[in-house]
Amino acid sequence: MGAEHLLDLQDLGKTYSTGAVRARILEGVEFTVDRGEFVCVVGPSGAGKTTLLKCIAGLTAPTTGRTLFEGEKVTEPPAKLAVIFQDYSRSLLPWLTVAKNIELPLQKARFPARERPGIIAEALANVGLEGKGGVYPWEMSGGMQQRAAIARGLAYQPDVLLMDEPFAAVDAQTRIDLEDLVLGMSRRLGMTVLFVTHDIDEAVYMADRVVVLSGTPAAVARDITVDLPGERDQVQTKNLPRYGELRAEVFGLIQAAKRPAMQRTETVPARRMVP
Ligand SMILES: Nc1ncnc2c1ncn2[C@@H]1O[C@H](COP(=O)(O)OP(=O)(O)OP(=O)(O)O)[C@@H](O)[C@H]1O
Repeated sequence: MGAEHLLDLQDLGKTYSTGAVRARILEGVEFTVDRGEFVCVVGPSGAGKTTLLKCIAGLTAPTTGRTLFEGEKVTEPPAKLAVIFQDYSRSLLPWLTVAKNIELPLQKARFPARERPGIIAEALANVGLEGKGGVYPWEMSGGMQQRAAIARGLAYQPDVLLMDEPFAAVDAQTRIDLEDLVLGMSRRLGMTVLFVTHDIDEAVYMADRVVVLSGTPAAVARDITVDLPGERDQVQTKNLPRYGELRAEVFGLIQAAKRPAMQRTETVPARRMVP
């Protein structure tokens, strides 16, 4: 029997300890993501969004709770999960062509060599980079590099794509193009996407659901269903009264979260010396 949810976060908490200082970043985070859903996580800067994504991806261990991916507890990065980070300039290897960059994870996942050129060509076509396999990352614009990074994530056909502020480093026009590219791709391929952003407009525009993180330490303040028409359009969707209402709701939650809250760090007292 398949798992009820593709991702299931249960009572997830994370505390970083640096010397005697303990910083509680996340506490009791709970939500689910179902197959085919596009879920955005928003929260104030520094709330712990990247930390949450790293816990889900198995890149860092949570202090409490767990993430289930297809019903299995995540203890290391699952093979069928891809992560796209914000910093594309550090995620692509500059000494390899785009095609070779895309091929690396395919080799690791043992895709047969004869199938790889077709998979690479299809991934490049999906992000509008047809025929660019022979180009080096440093010969491309920032937006093209991020599209190449997305193609690499897509190529090995993950069950879920985790994206951490993937468009934060590109200019505003490229950002709009990439939003529509990822949205179109996710609909066409029936992909499941968990997308972390601090941009409220981006979250409401792209998501089926917006999970708002707030509090100190952060937990889920609200899990909002985005009841906008499935087909999104940068002008029409953003002109809908419902879009404005949803945007205002998320904005209000994030503003409330920014108000001074409980201190999240504590100093652990040094053990009394026993004479
Ligand atoms: N490895 C670490 N060790 C100690 N503290 C850390 C570590 N990683 C992150 N932090 C702290 O945890 C807090 C949350 O960081 P995180 O990057 O998860 O937040 P964020 O919401 O993604 O931030 P932003 O919106 O600025 O990208 C920050 O105060 C950060 O300094």
